[in-house]
Amino acid sequence: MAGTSSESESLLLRIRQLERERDDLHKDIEQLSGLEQEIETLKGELSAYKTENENLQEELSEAYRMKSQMADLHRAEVTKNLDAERQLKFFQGCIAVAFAERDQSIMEAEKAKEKEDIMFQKFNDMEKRMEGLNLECIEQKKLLDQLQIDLTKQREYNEMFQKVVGKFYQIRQQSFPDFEDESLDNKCLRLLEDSGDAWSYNDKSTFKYIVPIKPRPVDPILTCNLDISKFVAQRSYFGFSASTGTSIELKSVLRWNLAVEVLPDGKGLGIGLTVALCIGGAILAALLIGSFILEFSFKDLKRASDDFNEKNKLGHGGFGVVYRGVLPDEERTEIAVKRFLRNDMKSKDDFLAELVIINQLCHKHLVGLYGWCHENGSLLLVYEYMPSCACSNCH
Ligand SMILES: Nc1ncnc2c1ncn2[C@@H]1O[C@H](COP(=O)(O)OP(=O)(O)OP(=O)(O)O)[C@@H](O)[C@H]1O
Repeated sequence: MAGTSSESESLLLRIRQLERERDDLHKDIEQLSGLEQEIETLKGELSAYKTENENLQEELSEAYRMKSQMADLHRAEVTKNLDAERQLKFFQGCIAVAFAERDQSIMEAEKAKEKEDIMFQKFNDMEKRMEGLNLECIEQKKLLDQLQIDLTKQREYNEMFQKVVGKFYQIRQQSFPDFEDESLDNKCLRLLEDSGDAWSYNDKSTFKYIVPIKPRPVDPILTCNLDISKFVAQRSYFGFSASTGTSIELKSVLRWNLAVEVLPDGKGLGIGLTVALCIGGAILAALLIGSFILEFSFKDLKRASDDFNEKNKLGHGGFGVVYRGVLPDEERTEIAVKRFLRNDMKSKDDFLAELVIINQLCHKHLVGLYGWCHENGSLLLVYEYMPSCACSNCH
């Protein structure tokens, strides 16, 4: 009996052990089936992974292909970049040169602008000068025209003068057979050397023209105060006429005098107008008729020039000395007094020539003649004073 219980116990133990093993196996089987499922799942996953792997492989090879394409592109781009860089450097160089050239051009443009400004200024100056010269030209043209007119007049006077000289020379030839036909200059010289005394009633050639006259009486033979304003116009001309019937005679006016108290243009110098000639003949008198030059008294001219003071001396010409003076009129008119140095016949001729010629010429470039004086053996001409007169030919 004891043996049977131990065997049962060992069997029980064995059974229990087997049951435990069975349980363990069950567990293992459960675990196995779980593992199998897991394996199936893993297989599925694996095949999915494979597929995915294949896809990835494809993608990878695509990516490699793309990478190599990108590398190609990159290389091409790098090459391009290098070219571009070279070009950039080249262009940078060009730009630097262009900037330098631009700066140079700007500097040159500024210089050119300065030059242009200077040229413009010069051009303006030149234009102004041209305008001035044009005006001067016009003035000169006018002056020339006036001088042409004066010249024509002068020629006419010359012709007249030649005829007069010729006539006088012819008359004198009757008394002096040695008066041959000469040049005009020589004729003039001979006539000028011909003394005035030779022109007398006793002379063969001049007696026809000269009537012996008694010395001038101290008292006038006829004197009468006449107010001629009732008979003559404000502006009138004066002249002489004489008649001796049918015979022809040369009448010589030795002196005439005219006093006008009111000057027509209101230019009263406080001295009154007196024109008197005591040296020349009728021709000279006729040339002065109608002019408005004044006879000045020596006293007035002496006072005006401060007794011909050396400090008033303006200059010295061929005939005499010129002094500055001031007239005692309201405007304190400034004058230039030319005092003829010699008092011989030649000087008188010069005096009369200047008086007659200047009196006939009226031009803005010629200094105006105010009047004259012949007193105490002095011959004087009175001119308008020219403050800036430095030329020797202002008359
Ligand atoms: N009206 C004037 N106003 C200012 N100065 C004058 C005037 N007239 C003459 N003068 C001055 O006196 C100087 C002498 O003048 P004047 O007329 O006597 O001689 P000229 O003209 O030089 O020569 P010529 O005797 O041959 O006429 C001139 O050079 C000038 O300086």
